[in-house]
Amino acid sequence: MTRETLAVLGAGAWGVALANVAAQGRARVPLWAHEPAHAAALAKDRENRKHLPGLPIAAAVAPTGDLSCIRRARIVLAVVPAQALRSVARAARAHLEEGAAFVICAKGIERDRRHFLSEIVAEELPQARPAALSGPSFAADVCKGLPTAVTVAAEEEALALTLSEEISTRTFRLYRSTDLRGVEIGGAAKNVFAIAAGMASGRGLGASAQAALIARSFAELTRLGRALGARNETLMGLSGLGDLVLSCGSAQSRNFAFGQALGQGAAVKDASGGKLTEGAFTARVLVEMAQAAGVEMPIAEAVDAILSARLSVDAAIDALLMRPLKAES
Ligand SMILES: NC(=O)c1ccc[n+]([C@@H]2O[C@H](COP(=O)([O-])OP(=O)(O)OC[C@H]3O[C@@H](n4cnc5c(N)ncnc54)[C@H](O)[C@@H]3O)[C@@H](O)[C@H]2O)c1
Ligand SMILES: O=P(O)(O)OC[C@H](O)CO
Repeated sequence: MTRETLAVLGAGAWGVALANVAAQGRARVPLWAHEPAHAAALAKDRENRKHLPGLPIAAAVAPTGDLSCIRRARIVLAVVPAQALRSVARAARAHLEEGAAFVICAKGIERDRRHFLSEIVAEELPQARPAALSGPSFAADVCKGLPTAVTVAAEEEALALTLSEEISTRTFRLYRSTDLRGVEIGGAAKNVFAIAAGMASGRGLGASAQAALIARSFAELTRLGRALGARNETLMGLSGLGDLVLSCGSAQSRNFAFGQALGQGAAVKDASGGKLTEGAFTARVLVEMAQAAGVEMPIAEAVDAILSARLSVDAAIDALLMRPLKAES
């Protein structure tokens, strides 16, 4: 079977992992990096030394600094940080083919304009068919060929089906959905809750508290998701509960590790160690969206308050423990 032409925008850990997946069954997969020097280093080293040391880039992957590499692609995977998506989509507009699938693989919400990433695509790339790929998946696991399952969502059912067939491999399995908004909400929110789980771990609150935090985070995610039109099966699925469990339970998650460092006393400005922590960009906008929808999200609010220096980690824990007792919901 000949696979559809595919290109990847963004050459960090996740971009490289997805390009490697897409290279299975394709002769050439362009991989765009926004810094030409980074593209040149990837082409020379055949690995992303900073983000995925020791994990090779597949032979069919062609790193480039030229955005016109997407010209003939019927599928474009957008794997840049969430806050960079608008500028990259705007620059891609002149090159993207009419009717090409534009698959959002970042997890976040646009902070300045309070837009979901699919709304950015609709505004900046009117010729695109938008989709999102999200779920429990660490780039290094995917590069090692370890089994992974994620969701691919598009409002057009036929597109979701095509993408699941075009991107899946034996070890990277895509389940399809038409609940694009539900998938986006899960991916964005889990990063904020992973920071909270990391803080609890860093503060040494114990395994019982960790489990309680995940369950109550899921309650918050479900409340917000339902208010914004997400479906129950999406929130319960790979991109919701699945990714929440992964990211709240492993220091391999950069968001969890960031929270852990905060819990151990690191300053907000130092805690990420220079790594991308999408939850730090999402916390405020998530809380604003929840407030606008009349949804209570005390854990997300606590994370936002800590990151904005309005509360210390200990004061936030006290505030959560002092909340009035209520029925479980
Ligand atoms: N790493 C994972 O395991 C993983 C898994 C699933 C989803 N994601 C999501 O994928 C997205 C990218 O994460 P990552 O892990 O590849 O991050 P990363 O830090 O490894 O790489 C980010 C890349 O984006 C590039 N970049 C930075 N600013 C840019 C800009 N303005 N325009 C274009 N490119 C820019 C950087 O040069 C870097 O190559 C995030 O939203 C993340 O949540 C990551
Ligand atoms: O390292 P994180 O916290 O960005 O998480 C990576 C993936 O989103 C996990 O599914």
